[in-house]
Amino acid sequence: MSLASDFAGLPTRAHSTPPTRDFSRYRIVPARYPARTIGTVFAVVVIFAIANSVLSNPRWGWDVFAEWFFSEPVLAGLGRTLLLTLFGTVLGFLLGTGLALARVSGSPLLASLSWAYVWLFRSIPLIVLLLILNNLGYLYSTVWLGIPFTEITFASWSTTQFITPFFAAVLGLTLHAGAFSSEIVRGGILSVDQGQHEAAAALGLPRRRQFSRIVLPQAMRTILPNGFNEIILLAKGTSQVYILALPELFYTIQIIYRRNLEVIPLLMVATVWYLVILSVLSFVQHHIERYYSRGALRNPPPSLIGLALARLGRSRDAAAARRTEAALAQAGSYQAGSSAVAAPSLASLQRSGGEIRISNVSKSFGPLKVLDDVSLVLRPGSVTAIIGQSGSGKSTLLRSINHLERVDEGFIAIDGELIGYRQDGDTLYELKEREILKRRVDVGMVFQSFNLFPHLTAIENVIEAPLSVRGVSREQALAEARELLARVGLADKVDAYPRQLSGGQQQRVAIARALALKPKVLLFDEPTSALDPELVNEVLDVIKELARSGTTLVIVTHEIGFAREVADEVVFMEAGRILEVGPPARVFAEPDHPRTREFLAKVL
Ligand SMILES: Nc1ncnc2c1ncn2[C@@H]1O[C@H](COP(=O)(O)OP(=O)(O)OP(=O)(O)O)[C@@H](O)[C@H]1O
Repeated sequence: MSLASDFAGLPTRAHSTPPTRDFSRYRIVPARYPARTIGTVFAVVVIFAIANSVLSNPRWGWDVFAEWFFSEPVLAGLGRTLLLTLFGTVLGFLLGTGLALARVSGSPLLASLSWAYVWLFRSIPLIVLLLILNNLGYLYSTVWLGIPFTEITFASWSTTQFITPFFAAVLGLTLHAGAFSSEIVRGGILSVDQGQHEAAAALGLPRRRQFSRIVLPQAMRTILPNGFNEIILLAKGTSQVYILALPELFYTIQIIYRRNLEVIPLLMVATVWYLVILSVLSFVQHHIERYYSRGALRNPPPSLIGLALARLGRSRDAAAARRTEAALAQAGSYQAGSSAVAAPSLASLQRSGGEIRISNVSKSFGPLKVLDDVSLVLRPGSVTAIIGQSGSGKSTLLRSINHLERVDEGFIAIDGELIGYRQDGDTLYELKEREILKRRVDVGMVFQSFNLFPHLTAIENVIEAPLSVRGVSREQALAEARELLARVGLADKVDAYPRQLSGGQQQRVAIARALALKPKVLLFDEPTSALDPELVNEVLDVIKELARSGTTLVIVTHEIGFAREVADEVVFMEAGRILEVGPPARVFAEPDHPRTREFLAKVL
């Protein structure tokens, strides 16, 4: 029997067990960040000092500022600045994308041409480039359209008439932005995982579709921050076209202050307009980045509006603490005597050796309640298999155990230490991220998709955490890692990179990596579902060996045969609830719950 004796005699529905202890006396204190508070106070003082100095000094000339801010010439100059930024951005990025594609193309000549372009135009200062373009008439008196190396000409113009200051400005900004954006786009393309290129190719997608539909949208996450930096530089760089006597914002301002000698107020007019442009660009950037982060993150960041609303209310941390407090208080309202079966209590959490206690845990994603009042006790050294339909909340429960998912209500404890809290008497202090990371060391996790670090070899993957988290010496870490890799049958693959390993081998490296921290608890999230049947056994054999090692194992799995063989206890989940808990011999042979029977009938 692997569940604690608290649960003895509880055949099913372990989640609905009422606690017998009064938890309502526990007070939850949200995590405090003194450095953050000091930083905020410092920022307020700085902002106040600047505002005070700017508003109280009459020499800033705010009346002159107000007179000119919306004046016609300034707005006309602003319009030209915006137009130049727009043309420079669109044309520059089109040119840059073409250059980046040429650079990664299979043609060495095209790639060299692209490299040479970038080398040349990144070297020339924008102001010099603008002057060269403005004087192009000296080099070529006419511009013509025709077939090169023949006498055929369709049209021709005088260069000085053709290249107006505005045209020279657009051309200069485009050529300049093209060189920089080419490198930004190339960096984005290189950041996309090789597997994605291969998957797109394997599906037989045409090259253009592979790029536009698969590679570029993923590359955008890398391109956007740098790309917007470039656009912002370009917007400010338009001020350099004053050299062409083109009355954009800055040149217009210069003309005005040379006449009225109100230099500072007019420079402030330009500064505030540039600030407005940059603020709008930052806002747009945030939204485009959010759009392209779809699917990249399990929990995408909230929108600016959502963030502002959250800030208006209490912080997320405080809100979560409040919810848990409410859960504890609610749990406390179930008084002793309501049931003969005791659920986990805070007092009884003071045990050791990898015991996991889950009490009244609930978790929602938006309106979807993924975990619904789940309670469970797993004794130290036990092996528990969590089974159930896809989407029943198995992975979420597993991820909650090492705090990768934060629960909305209830609590989880490992060896008496609450996940996410430190207990001091009747007070629960919410842990900071740093402390949560420290506690995670005791809980290893093996992911469905391995999640090995692709740029590190197998042994480097394994030694990373012992070196930086446990602080062991490099020699010791290497020796232990070699031993672990040998234990999972990979003695000959220590120096291989993850991509040079088969799926089963990668998963075994992932297991060795998790074991390297000597965790008390090891969580497996469908460790074999990404593997082909032959490789499945490789990994299952390693887990079977681990099951005898005394580490508490929790395995979310669809491998019913494996669960039957290796698990001490099987937990069946459905729609975020635990419907049945028991030894595999009983659950698989005579399930109590009709839904378990129905599920097993389909999978066995
Ligand atoms: N970050 C998230 N945002 C929104 N919904 C989520 C998120 N993570 C999980 N879900 C939803 O929660 C439910 C439970 O997901 P979970 O991954 O825990 O299921 P599971 O039982 O492990 O399924 P499977 O066996 O298919 O892996 C699913 O409906 C899923 O769509």
